[in-house]
Amino acid sequence: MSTIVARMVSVRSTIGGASITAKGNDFHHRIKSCRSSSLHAGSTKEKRKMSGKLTTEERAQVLDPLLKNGWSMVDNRDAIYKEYLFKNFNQAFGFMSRVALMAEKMDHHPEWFNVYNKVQVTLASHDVSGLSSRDVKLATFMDQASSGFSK
Ligand SMILES: C[C@H](O)[C@H](O)[C@H]1CNC2=NC(N)=NC(=O)C2=N1
Repeated sequence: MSTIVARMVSVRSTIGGASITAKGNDFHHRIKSCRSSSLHAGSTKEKRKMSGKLTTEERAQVLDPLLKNGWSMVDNRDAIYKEYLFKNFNQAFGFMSRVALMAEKMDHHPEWFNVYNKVQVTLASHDVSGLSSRDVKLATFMDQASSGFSK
């Protein structure tokens, strides 16, 4: 048992510690370069870098379903817009709270306006000055979330 524990500690210190052997260093470097390659998107930051402006082909595939479901293109801007109407303020704000938690998790936030039972939403990716897959993901989430609140 004590042998196993000792081995685990020594492997750990080889990877994460300061006294890294040539072999260990190379391994560490490869792990690092793999994590920052486009094949690996573990963190929110890495995912963000991969999600550039939607191409024409992607738009036909992923935007059309949203445009058929109440979303519209904003005039003179690469962004989408939708107005949600709920039964009352509680339902509207419940919806907004649910979306807010997801927006924070994604580090991707809507432009929105609320009066009583109305929530007007504009989605765009500010870092690419236009639409990215993050907007499609958030729009799809909003549509699903809205079905859980009274109209
Ligand atoms: C620093 C932080 O990651 C950025 O400002 C995030 C926050 N939320 C965001 N939301 C949207 N819609 N677009 C962004 O580019 C964006 N960037």
